[in-house]
Amino acid sequence: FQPAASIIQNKHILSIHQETNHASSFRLNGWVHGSDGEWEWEEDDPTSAAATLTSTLTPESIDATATPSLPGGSFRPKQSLGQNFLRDGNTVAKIVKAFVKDATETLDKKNGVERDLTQSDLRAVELGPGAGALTDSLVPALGSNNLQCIEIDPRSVELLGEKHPSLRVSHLDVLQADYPSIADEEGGPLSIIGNLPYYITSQILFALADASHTNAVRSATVTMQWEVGKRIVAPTRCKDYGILSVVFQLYADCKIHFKIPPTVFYPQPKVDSALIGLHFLGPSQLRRRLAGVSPAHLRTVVTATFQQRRKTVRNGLKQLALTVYEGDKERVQQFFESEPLPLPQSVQDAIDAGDEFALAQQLPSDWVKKRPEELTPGQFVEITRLLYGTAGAEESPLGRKVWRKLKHGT
Ligand SMILES: C[S@@+](CC[C@H](N)C(=O)[O-])C[C@H]1O[C@@H](n2cnc3c(N)ncnc32)[C@H](O)[C@@H]1O
Repeated sequence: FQPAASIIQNKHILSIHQETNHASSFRLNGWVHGSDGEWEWEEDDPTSAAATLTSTLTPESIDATATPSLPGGSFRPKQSLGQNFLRDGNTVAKIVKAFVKDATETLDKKNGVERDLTQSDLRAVELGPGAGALTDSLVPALGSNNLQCIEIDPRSVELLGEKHPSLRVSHLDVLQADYPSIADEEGGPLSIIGNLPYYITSQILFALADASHTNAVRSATVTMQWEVGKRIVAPTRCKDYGILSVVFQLYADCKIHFKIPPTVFYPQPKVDSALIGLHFLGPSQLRRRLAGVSPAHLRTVVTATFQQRRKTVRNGLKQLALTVYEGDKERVQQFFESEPLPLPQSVQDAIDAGDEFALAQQLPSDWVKKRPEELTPGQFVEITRLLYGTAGAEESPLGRKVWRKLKHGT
């Protein structure tokens, strides 16, 4: 472990950074080489990027400032905007630490094992900052240059402008956010943080999945209703398994960081919440998992089957297959009698390397008799490949608006 003096020195670097807003450099060596040859994240290594960036963020240190001070009378929470403000310093600290960890872990996995990491590598975007419960801790930890916020409530935009004059706060509906453009402007993939407005959680998440098609988003550390969080990580054959599970287990490494009780919010929601961490795979690894299938076709298949989740795949897909084969019942019959396709070489290679996703990709021969919750995300890819083929999809763009509802945005 790092001697106390150098930890203090790192804090010193952080404080210099806050004053000058110049990117400072940190060794990212929170990863350790295990005896089995695998690289692992060393949780408590105080020299790690996550530890360094959050070293000033103890629950005690932010407790006094984390509670949103809503200016009396003029900032009444609006239920219509999903405004449940965080009012507990301990929860704020845990969320911010989980965010920095998600963002830096993804960086490290993608870019090699040990390298210099600067705060500007994070390119943080906070969705729905509200009165600034998270923002007030993010600004000193990251530097206001490395954070921007998107908020629909003009009262919040004004309040944050007063509290953090150099922070960029866009007055915008988050469903209109153009992540690829923001990533272009910032010079690389974004790391998302937010205590989300729950009424549009899945639309926000689907928009992030779309943004990962162009590598515009690398991680998301976001709160949501506990029930929604459970659906994202649900395994097959579980009642929570559904479209959210298929999409996010295909697109990202997903985890529940922790459960959040209603008592830490003002006003208190009626349900528990979860902090979810998503590490998006990015286009090249996603393409391998998709085995040449277009995300738009996959969406059609997944939606058709889960709309009738009690039915077998044959019954769930009958109508769609008739449409695809232009009413040719013989072709439809042939489709339902198809043997699973051999997996492409890239998936075979992943199987050989022990990749869990690929290991569960092969369709069983009785796939038509399965119910949707029995099929893994990879098996949905395989059914899509049987129905639509891959006709050039290997090279075509993955798409800008596939999973999100089309009515949002232009
Ligand atoms: C659950 S509150 C979180 C506020 C603050 N981050 C906190 O933790 O206390 C959700 C925030 O999202 C904002 N919001 C709601 N709908 C939005 C939308 N469509 N676009 C952008 N922000 C939105 C709300 O105004 C609110 O500030």
